[in-house]
Amino acid sequence: MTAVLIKGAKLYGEGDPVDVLIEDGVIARIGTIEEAGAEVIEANGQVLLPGFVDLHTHLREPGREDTETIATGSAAAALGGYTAVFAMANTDPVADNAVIVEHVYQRGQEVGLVDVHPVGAVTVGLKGEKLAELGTMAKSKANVRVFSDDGLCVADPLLMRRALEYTNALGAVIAQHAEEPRLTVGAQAHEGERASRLGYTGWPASAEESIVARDCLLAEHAKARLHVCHVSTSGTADVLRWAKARGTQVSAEVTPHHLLLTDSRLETYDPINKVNPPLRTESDVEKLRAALADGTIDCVATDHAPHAVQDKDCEWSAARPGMLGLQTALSIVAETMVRTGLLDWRGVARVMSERPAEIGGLTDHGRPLAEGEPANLTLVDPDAEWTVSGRELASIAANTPYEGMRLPGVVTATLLRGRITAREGKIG
Ligand SMILES: NC(=O)N[C@@H](CC(=O)O)C(=O)O
Ligand SMILES: [Zn+2]
Ligand SMILES: [Zn+2]
Repeated sequence: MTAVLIKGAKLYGEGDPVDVLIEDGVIARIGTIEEAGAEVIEANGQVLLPGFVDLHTHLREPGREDTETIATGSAAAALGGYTAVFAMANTDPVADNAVIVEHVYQRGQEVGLVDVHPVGAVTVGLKGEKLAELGTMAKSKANVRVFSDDGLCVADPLLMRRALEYTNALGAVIAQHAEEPRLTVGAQAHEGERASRLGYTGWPASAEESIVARDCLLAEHAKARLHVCHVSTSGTADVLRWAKARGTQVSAEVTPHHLLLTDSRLETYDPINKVNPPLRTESDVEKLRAALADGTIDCVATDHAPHAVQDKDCEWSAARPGMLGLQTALSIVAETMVRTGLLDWRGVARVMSERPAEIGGLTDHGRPLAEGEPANLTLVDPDAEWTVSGRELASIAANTPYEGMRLPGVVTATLLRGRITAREGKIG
């Protein structure tokens, strides 16, 4: 493998620019380096970060390869600065057994652009009735360490309690899609003044918060770990703060879209903005940003959810919820957290790489930028801007809510174990 020399990068955006030599998949040397024969990346003072890790990606393979495949989703991930993604289990067939999770893992390795770690389903067929074979998935070649019925909530408290106890024994974590189904029957949008005026059935904040509170208590009593998917309300942040203060082993993620967009988007009637959980209020957005900055919310996860044109470009109530996220995540974080002064680039490394790697149990991602560490890296031009175009994204689907928006922060290079997987907007 040829060596790569990154010339003049600011590690975590701090201090004077340094050169970083990468050999045999690891960071060999950091300093002032001349190396004949190495492939050179001129960083010109750009920000070098550990490669991003996404705890929440929908890759749609198997089942909906018309919207995304492991190959196209991996390309989108690499271009977005990711070196590892966790692929959710709500595929068709569902990833609720060793055969499927091993296939997803293997296919990810064949594609080779990003490590794809399959999430295993908690219940058979995501039906919420009986536990899937968590142990066999954990012991399979896919080494599953995150289990989730995402798309659906593990609503039955007895089942959730058993799942927590079981995953605890496996050293794994349950990622809960917190939505009390009895409170969201027919729900279409955030329950509030806007939804009522526009005639949409409301999705109340309490449907999320009541499950998060319940699950924190279940996890605490089971001495197990819980991860909360896509936190969307300020009340959930309050519950998490309370639970963490009690010592509950709970972690949480927020999506880029919940850090930027609000239910004011409903006014357009455009289902591109339909997502689960729904876009909330300005005040929620503000409090979610603060909770991410102070560590109450541990990390950013994309909930990248590709959908076909016919499933999005239709009447609101018939449209599927979800939006693309992998290639825009860094820019939305730059816009909402860095430009606002809430996070510096070291903070971005924490919420987009280090914490998600820890939560997902990855030992070779989210590592320090130091000699001897695996060269899973992302180079970001913090001053550059770009304009989002759904058609130009690597995903097959094009459902981005940021169409036409000018955003700060451009990923200029991504390296997976020392191999360039993306450079200047092209797959490496
Ligand atoms: N977020 C969404 O709106 N949709 C996700 C499911 C989910 O994350 O709940 C999907 O699979 O499309
Ligand atoms: Zn979900
Ligand atoms: Zn999801």
